[in-house]
Formats: sequence, C-alpha cells, structure tokens
Amino acid sequence: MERERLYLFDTTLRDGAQTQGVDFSVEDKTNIAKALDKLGIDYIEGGWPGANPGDTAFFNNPPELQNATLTAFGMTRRPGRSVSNDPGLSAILDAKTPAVCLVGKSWDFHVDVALGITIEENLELISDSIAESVRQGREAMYDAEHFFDGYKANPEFALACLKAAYGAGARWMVLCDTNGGTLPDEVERIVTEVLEHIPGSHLGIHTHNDTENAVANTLMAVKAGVRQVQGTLNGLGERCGNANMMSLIPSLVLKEPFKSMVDTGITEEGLKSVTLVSRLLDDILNRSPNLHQAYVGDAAFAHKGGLHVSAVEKDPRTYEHIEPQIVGNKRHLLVSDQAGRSNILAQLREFGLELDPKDPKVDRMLEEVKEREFKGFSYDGALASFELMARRRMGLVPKYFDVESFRVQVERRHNARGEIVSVTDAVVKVMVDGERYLSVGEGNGPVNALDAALRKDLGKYSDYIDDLRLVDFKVRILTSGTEAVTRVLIESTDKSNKRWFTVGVSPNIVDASFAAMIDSITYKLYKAGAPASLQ
Ligand SMILES: CC(=O)SCCNC(=O)CCNC(=O)[C@H](O)C(C)(C)COP(=O)(O)OP(=O)(O)OC[C@H]1O[C@@H](n2cnc3c(N)ncnc32)[C@H](O)[C@@H]1OP(=O)(O)O
Ligand SMILES: CC(=O)C(=O)O
Repeated sequence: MERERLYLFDTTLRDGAQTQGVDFSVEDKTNIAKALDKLGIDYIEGGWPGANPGDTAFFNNPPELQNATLTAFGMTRRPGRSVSNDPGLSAILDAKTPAVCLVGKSWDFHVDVALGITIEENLELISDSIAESVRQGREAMYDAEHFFDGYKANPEFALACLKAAYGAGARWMVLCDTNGGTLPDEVERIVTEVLEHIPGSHLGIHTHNDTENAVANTLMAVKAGVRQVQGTLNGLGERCGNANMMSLIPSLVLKEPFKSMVDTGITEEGLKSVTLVSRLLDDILNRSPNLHQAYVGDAAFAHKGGLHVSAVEKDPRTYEHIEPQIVGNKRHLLVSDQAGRSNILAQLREFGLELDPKDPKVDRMLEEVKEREFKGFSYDGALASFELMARRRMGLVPKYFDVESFRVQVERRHNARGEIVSVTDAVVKVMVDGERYLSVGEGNGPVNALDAALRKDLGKYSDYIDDLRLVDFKVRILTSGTEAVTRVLIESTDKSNKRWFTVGVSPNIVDASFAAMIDSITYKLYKAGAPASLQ
C-alpha cells in the first residue's frame, strides 16, 4: 500500500509563544524557524503579524527557508467589518507569506458568548476571510477553534463551519481541541464522522495537553485519516502546551501503523536531529532540558535498576523500545543504590576501565555506593564523584593536597550609604608537597568565598585549575538514616566546555559544599594529569 503524505505543521513560534514564561526575541524566532526548516517541517507558523512588534518585525524580515512554507496566523475578520476594511486581517495578508492560518469559531456557545453574533454571521466571517486570503494568492487554512467541544454540542454547526471554509477554498481545515479536554477515543470517533463530509487530505489536527493526551489524540486523528498534524517543539503552548513534535515525529516515523500508513517527509538525518533541536529550544529559553522527555530526554535511555542494566548489557532491546542513536540520543547506565554489579562494570567501561567481573573490588565499589547513597550521596547525578571513588579503589588517583582546616565568616552590615550588604570571608589551610598554604578569599556567599580561597593558592596546582568554574549548585535537605543531612551537587566546567558533576553530603551545608568542591578540583587535576604531591 502506498503511504499517504502527512504534513507537519509547527506552531512553536505562535502557540508556543503563548506559553507562560516564554518570550521569543525576533532573533530567537529566526533561529528556531531555521532549525525547524532543516529538521524537515512542512509549515512553520511564525506568529501573528500585527499582534505585537516582535511578530511584525519577524514577518517584515522573514528567514530564508529551504523546505518549509512560512505561515502567518491570525483571526477571521471582525464582526461588522468587511475583509477590505479590517486592519487585523490586512496585517496578516500584508505579511505576504505563502500560507495563512485563520482561527475562527466552530462552537455555537463561543459564537454566542465570545463574539455575540448569530451562527449565520459566524459562517460569513469564515468564508469571507478564507475567500479573501485565496483571492490574494495565499494557501489558506482554517483553524476550527474548539472543534471537538463544538461538535459535541452542535455537530451540524461545527461541520457547517468546516464546510464554509472548504467551500471558500481553504486548503486545510484544522480540527482544534482548544481546551484540551477531549480523550483519544472521542477524537477518533469524531474525526471518523467528519471524514464523511471533508476528505482527510484536507484535514488537520491541533491538540492541547490538558489531559496529557495531546500526542495520543494527534496519533488517533492520523490513524482515523487526517493528513496534517500541528505541534510544537518540546510541547510548548498555551496552558499545558500543545502536542509535542519531539514525540510525534519519532512515533509517526518509527511506529506502526503510522510507519506503513504515512510519509512525513522526515529523513533519517532529520530524525537523528530531533534531540539536538529539542536542546536548541531549551538553550534559547535558558531552561534545563526535561530529563524525562520521551525520545529526547537525557533519561529516555538511562538504565538504573540492576536487573535492567544486566539485561541491557546482553542486548539493549531488552529494555529499550528503539535504539537511542536513531533520534540522536544516547544510552546511559547509571550507578546508584538500585545498581547491581553490571551497572558498576558498565560504568567503569565508560571510563575506559576494565575489571574482571569476579574482582572483589567490584563488590566493594557496589557496597560503597549503596552505603554512601544511604547516607545521602547520589551518584547518578554526580558521575565525576563516582569516577573518583572507583579510581581510588583501584589505586589510580594520586594524593594532591590535604585540607587541614577551613573557616567561613558571614557578615551582614550597613555600608557607607546605609545599604545592607553581606560579605563572606573564607580561610583555607592546605598542605601541598609538605608545605602549608594559607589563603583568604572573599565572596558573595560561603561557597563562593571558599572557592575563591581554595583556588587562590594551591601551590603547584594553581595553574591546573585556573580555568575551572563552578556553574551550578543544587542543595537538598534529606533525612538519611535518622539524621537530617544536606546534599550539595555542584556542576563545574572549564575552558574545554566539558562539564562534570560532583556531590558532597554533611549535616552542615557549607561542609557538604566544600566536599563537593574538593571532588570537583580533584577530578580536574586528575583529568589534567597533575603530578602527585610530594609528601
Ligand atoms: C485558540 C488560540 O490560541 S487563538 C490565538 C490566541 N492568541 C492570541 O490571542 C495572541 C495574540 N493576540 C493579541 O495580541 C490580541 O489579542 C489581538 C491584537 C489579536 C487583539 O487585541 P484586541 O483588539 O485588544 O482584542 P482582545 O484580545 O481584547 O479581544 C479579542 C477580540 O477579538 C474577537 N474575536 C475572537 N475570536 C475571533 C474570531 N475568530 N474572529 C473574529 N473576531 C474574533 C473577540 O470577540 C474580541 O472582540 P471584542 O474586543 O469586540 O470583544
Ligand atoms: C487555534 C488554536 O491554537 C487552538 O484552537 O487551540
């Protein structure tokens, strides 16, 4: 059976811009549009020309796209205005994009409450606006807002809205689950009924994730016969978001029945780039990637349970539904209190260390991990600390320095202008090559001051750690055993841009931070091949 073409429509730059906390600059929009184009998306909805200066500027200077059709979004003409005398509609058409997508009502309740007009007049708004877009040479689409709720309330009217748009020349009628409350079986049933009136090759689906079913609803609609799907990168969008393109694309390309049913136009290379594109959006939004995002999250192919790792080592298909590389992701085998010997051996191999599985060191490492995790350590988020621990057990980590003591003093006082300021001083005493170094550092908090003091003078090691930077710092108070302890996770980097994570645990937050910091510095010295201290 020949596969039918399924068109991918991305609305990150329009519905995604309606996400709480998201505010794209024009440059962000341009970069995202280029990435979507490269990925192989068919339509890129760039925003709403005339709605705000950013969107207008984006359409005034649109990015050059190789594959995708740039689409301007907006609403049908306003009641009481003609298409030639509606500044909103004119702004959309003046953007001169090859395609326009106009949202219109399809729920009689909305026509009554939100627009306050008759249902007949609403049909005219739709047909007039679509006809004008077609007359001006645009590929026109009608976003049938609240279609599913509208269909359930008044199917004749909801269908009449679609027919008004279709009759006026719309290429696509997009069925929107605007409030996101429809469930997959309803979507399938309603789409099947709509197909008796409008061919699937002219129907699209736009879902929201308010019941966590946006992707499932989209897949059901495709299964039923729609041939355009709308979604956003990482599922951005109004309220709980839209259908996540990063999950839709791999499912449509790799899973049955879609694989045999539709052709999305996404190439093998495009599919491999989905993880990268997902991260690009997080970078632009300055957000931490969602570890647990399907297909593209860092944990999507991370195996923690000992039983899982043992089997994955024999054949990854035992616990993976696809190969991570297909979507540009990677497999991780984690070490934690859920680990077995297989986790330890697999992780050591990642470090380039081969140990005989029967070597007693493996059991001792496993015991140490479990004991320390019971005390509050967490190694699946602090691989550098685990690597140091494992290498120490194997006698591979030299002694670099000994911290004799440290002291921190936090002072909160008024400055000369009467403003409250907080100053922190730290003093650290370390022994290197049998010599004592005493350094004083100042910072905006204890960790910052200790970091400054420790790195001010570490004797012959100072040059090795010149470019080390602590980039993130996470604190958690936990109850381990019977006492409350603090766990500090530190993320460090250097000029090579490599990042490593270390952990410290103590009843005292400063002490826990210091321990994580010492691990970070030791890791850096080890990786740089620094010589041992002559003690
Ligand atoms: C389901 C969706 O996600 S649709 C997309 C929603 N996205 C956005 O709203 C983001 C961009 N929007 C905006 O910047 C502004 O809302 C604008 C510029 C479009 C309009 O701003 P304003 O003119 O101040 O109107 P406001 O937003 O307060 O209200 C919307 C008006 O459009 C009318 N309207 C709503 N939908 C439609 C429609 N499909 N066709 C015609 N008119 C409509 C409303 O009845 C209301 O009219 P009223 O002011 O006479 O009551
Ligand atoms: C058009 C749109 O975003 C919606 O109906 O949800």
